Amino acid sequence: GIELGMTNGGKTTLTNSLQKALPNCCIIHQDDFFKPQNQIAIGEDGFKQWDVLESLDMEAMVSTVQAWIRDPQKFARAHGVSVQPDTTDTHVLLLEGFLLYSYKPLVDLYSRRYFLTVPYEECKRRRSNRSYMVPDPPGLFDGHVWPMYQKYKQEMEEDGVEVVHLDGMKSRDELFHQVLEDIRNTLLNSS
Ligand SMILES: Nc1ncnc2c1ncn2[C@@H]1O[C@H](COP(=O)(O)OP(=O)(O)O)[C@@H](O)[C@H]1O
Ligand SMILES: NC(=O)c1ccc[n+]([C@@H]2O[C@H](COP(=O)(O)O)[C@@H](O)[C@H]2O)c1
Ligand SMILES: [Mg+2]
Repeated sequence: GIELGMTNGGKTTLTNSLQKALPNCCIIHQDDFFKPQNQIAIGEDGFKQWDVLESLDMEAMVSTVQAWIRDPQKFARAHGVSVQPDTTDTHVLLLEGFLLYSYKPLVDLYSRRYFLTVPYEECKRRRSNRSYMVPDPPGLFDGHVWPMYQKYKQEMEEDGVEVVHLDGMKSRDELFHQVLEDIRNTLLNSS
């Protein structure tokens, strides 16, 4: 199991390209576990509090991870990942999300943890070009998204969660080759 970092760092882009290059590789996206909009708390700042753990159904995410651990082959087939007959012993799970390392039940399951970051200006620029299912209201980035990111990053550091830092300003291609190489080495060392 693996993965990774901040909003708009390039997590989804990177994991999608890694999946194509790794054997029997499944991805679980944390974004798929957001609670419905009517269950998202509204803060004193007036913003819907999307960027906190309470807005995600993390129990459901853990159950999904456990289903993969129990039977990776079955999980892969159920999720449309074709299982290659000659490599059935190697299975890779990528976990991809912006709040993964703050949730204790998940942290220790990873064999490798990456943290993809870009500077504030770049993050804000990329975010402004995104269209989320629920669009960002004006001021959300500076009022909620960035402060929550800083808070969780600080907690992660205080908890001593060890991560491999990745520079999200590198090209897509460079990141892809760097992490692919690192995962392949991790797989070799664990087999
Ligand atoms: N290495 C990169 N360099 C420049 N832009 C990137 C890079 N990786 C992703 N992007 C762009 O940044 C935006 C956010 O990427 P995405 O993978 O969705 O990030 P995340 O899932 O971390 O929020 C997208 O528009 C994507 O095309
Ligand atoms: N997928 C959704 O239902 C939804 C809704 C509102 C905000 N978001 C945003 O998604 C972000 C996380 O996704 P990325 O890491 O891909 O940017 C969070 O910063 C959150 O504000 C997602
Ligand atoms: Mg994403």
